Amino acid sequence: MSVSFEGLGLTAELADTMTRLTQVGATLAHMIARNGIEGDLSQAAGVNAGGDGQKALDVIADEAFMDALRDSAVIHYASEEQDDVVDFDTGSLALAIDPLDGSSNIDVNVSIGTIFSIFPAAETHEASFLRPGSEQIAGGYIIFGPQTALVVSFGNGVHHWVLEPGGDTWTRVADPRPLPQDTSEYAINASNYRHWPVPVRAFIDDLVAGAEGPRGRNFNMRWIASLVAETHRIITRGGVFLYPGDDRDGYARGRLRHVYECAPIALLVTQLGGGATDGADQILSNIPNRLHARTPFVFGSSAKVARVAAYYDLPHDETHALFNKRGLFRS
Ligand SMILES: O=P(O)(O)OC[C@H]1O[C@](O)(COP(=O)(O)O)[C@@H](O)[C@@H]1O
Ligand SMILES: [Mg+2]
Ligand SMILES: [Mg+2]
Repeated sequence: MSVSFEGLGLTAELADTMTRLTQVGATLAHMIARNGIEGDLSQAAGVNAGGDGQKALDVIADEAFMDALRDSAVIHYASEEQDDVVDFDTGSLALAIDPLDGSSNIDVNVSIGTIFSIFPAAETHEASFLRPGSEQIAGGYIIFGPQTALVVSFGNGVHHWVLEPGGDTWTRVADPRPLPQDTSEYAINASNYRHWPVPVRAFIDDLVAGAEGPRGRNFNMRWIASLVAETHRIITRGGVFLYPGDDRDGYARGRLRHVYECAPIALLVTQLGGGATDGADQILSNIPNRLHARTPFVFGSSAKVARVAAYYDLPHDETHALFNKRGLFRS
């Protein structure tokens, strides 16, 4: 196994924790590549803390990360797949993880990932995790796709490693470039259109109207249903992602979890000069009220994220008026 974090100013504890994450990442990458040859990683396996159905790989990944971190510098381990924080014996770090993101894509051979967030540990579970994401000392993801890659920020830029196919060597490649300020590509699950709040509908209507609409140009849409894959695309070529709250049962605050999904992605994107909000407020400044709290999430190219906030800022009757008077937000 080889990976190097040299030159990035990491403490020995953080470098060791990152090394363990990459070890599990390599193991999972090989397992995922063999899906179907030995067993079915997408088999139903139970229900997690958030009420989501778990797949076999959700549980395997959670157990693999937990085992690998048990005797590490991590003392508090919080996972999407566990109701409560798990305490290890000693350590100075608190780690929150979405062990397997994009579970609905396991069986269809589309990119999935692992998202992680690391804080200095505090006295209590609440103090370790219910805090602003700006206090993260590391946040990032491993993507399992045509390439397995690690993308992480330690608070000073964003760095990128690629796993040798079939091996366990991670090679550092060029850091991602700053996000383009504007973009012509957006990502949202449009099947929920009728459930969205008015500002989101107005924003998307204007994009869909394309060259004939108020924006006077065409936009492209992507929806992979893997937050990690969506983030990797946006980090690579720009774009804006929205998972707003909506009026379906249980979706008032959207679908994505603040602590182990949105905060680490927000760290990456803002380090690259992009924006990350809940529609209005900065994700990195918001404080979640519980470990599995959801949050509406808008991130990506800064001009687009600001534009979404501008739609939210309008008084309700004016947003409605936008449906008739599109000139207001012409770019
Ligand atoms: O199926 P939907 O509603 O489009 O939601 C897709 C979103 O849900 C997620 O799959 C949630 O993550 P998990 O797979 O870790 O539960 C995101 O990766 C993705 O952005
Ligand atoms: Mg997820
Ligand atoms: Mg998950």
